[in-house]
Amino acid sequence: QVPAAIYYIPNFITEAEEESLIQYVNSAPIPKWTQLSNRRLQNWGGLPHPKGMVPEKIPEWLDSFGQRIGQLGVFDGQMPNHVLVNEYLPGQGIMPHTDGPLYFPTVSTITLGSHTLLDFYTPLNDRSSSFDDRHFASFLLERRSLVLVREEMYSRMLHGIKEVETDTLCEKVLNLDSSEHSLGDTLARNTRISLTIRVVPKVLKAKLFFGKKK
Ligand SMILES: O=C(O)CCC(=O)C(=O)O
Ligand SMILES: [Fe+2]
Repeated sequence: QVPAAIYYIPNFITEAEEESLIQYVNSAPIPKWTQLSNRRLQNWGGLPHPKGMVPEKIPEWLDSFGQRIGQLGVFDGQMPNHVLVNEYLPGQGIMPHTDGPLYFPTVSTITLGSHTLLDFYTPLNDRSSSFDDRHFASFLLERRSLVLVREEMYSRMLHGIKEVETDTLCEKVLNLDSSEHSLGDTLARNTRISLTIRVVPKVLKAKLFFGKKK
């Protein structure tokens, strides 16, 4: 029902894996978090840059999930080298945007702790400028699920998460059949952590280590 392509896989990870991932995310040192106005985030793997990313090692607790997804072949055989961890409290979200050209045009996202609705918008055109008019589809991301956003849905359409505390499932939510919920349900949000796992194709040499190795 939408342009290519969205894949939604419920229960991609187990409850034990979810719990362990949440604990690792929450035990990162405070300076690892960047506080934005409506979410906070951890950046792993290096800072993507037009001239190339200086790669940094992704810790094993996180990288193992990236490897699992990469081995499915979703990045054309490449292994992911970048993860953004986002944390949203109920009422927080992210403005409609595209992820831009620094990434391979597939993003994979594991959802922890709470569901959310990921909303999609057509690009700005002459007929309409309001986000309400441009909102053409949503996907219910349940905890422990994996979602892949690729091709036109990645490159041309915008995605965002509304800043609300509850979600009522309407006709725009296109994956209710593969979820545990039904049309008309109202779901209260909890704290959600998303792992957005990507490939940054342009990479520079790893950071050199100066000084004595212990
Ligand atoms: O939290 C999410 O699922 C979406 C995050 C997102 O769009 C981004 O980090 O670019
Ligand atoms: Fe995004």
